[in-house]
Amino acid sequence: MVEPFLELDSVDKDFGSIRAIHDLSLQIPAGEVTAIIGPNGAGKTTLFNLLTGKFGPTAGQISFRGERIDGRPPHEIVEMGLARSYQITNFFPELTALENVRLAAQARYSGFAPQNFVSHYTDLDEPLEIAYDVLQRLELESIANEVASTLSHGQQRHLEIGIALAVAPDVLLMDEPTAGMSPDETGETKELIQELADDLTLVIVEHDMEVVMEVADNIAVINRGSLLATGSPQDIQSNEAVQKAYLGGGAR
Ligand SMILES: Nc1ncnc2c1ncn2[C@@H]1O[C@H](COP(=O)(O)OP(=O)(O)OP(=O)(O)O)[C@@H](O)[C@H]1O
Repeated sequence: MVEPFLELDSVDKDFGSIRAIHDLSLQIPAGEVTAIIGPNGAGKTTLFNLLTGKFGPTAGQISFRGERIDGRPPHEIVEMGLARSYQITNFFPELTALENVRLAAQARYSGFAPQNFVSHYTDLDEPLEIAYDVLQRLELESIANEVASTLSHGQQRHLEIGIALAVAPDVLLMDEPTAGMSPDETGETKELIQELADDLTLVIVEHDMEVVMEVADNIAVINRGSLLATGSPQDIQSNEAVQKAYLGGGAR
């Protein structure tokens, strides 16, 4: 039997009287690109927050390689191999690109708990080598020594991906990787996603349907907190319920 990889089983998430996620069961396969799409307010970000341990589910279970992850703190989930890059820029703006990635790489050695994250900052050479490798992979080596706040929006978003990659994850969760990007930056990001997909499992929340249709192997459509459909990009494009949800739901 194939072991389930990343799996949600009958998950609910309530915020007070709002049920943001309702009886959601979803299996995310290893080694593929899965896109989570849905109209505004459908629950996509909440789903990411559940997968990364920012929130615990109100009901149901979430497991990764057969082990429960719901109820674990975010740093333990990162340690297990699930990393996230953010929709909103999330780095130390006054540090250089290299220092930002090195800090994340260092957590591999010092542990992922927040209190360890910035300690022993210059102790090890390996994190520096990892950081250079990651920046090279992202084609950011030329701006390695530039302060993060001075980078272009596209470079900053790629730097965030680098910070997530530096912890050597098996699964990378990408929250709107092309948000706010120019057409050129979006094209570069699409290529980067395709390159990362060679050796990582990717889960992507993305509003740009052109990007989704090009990079995704599987798509899960969420509507009002529930799973509306899953399938290949072709299946989803021709799914009437999906079209209706988008027309009625005001998707961007
Ligand atoms: N921390 C929170 N507290 C209260 N309500 C929340 C919280 N986070 C999300 N919600 C509510 O849960 C529902 C789902 O929101 P969520 O942000 O997950 O949707 P989304 O699909 O990511 O939307 P978008 O595409 O606009 O980013 C919404 O009704 C939202 O208002």
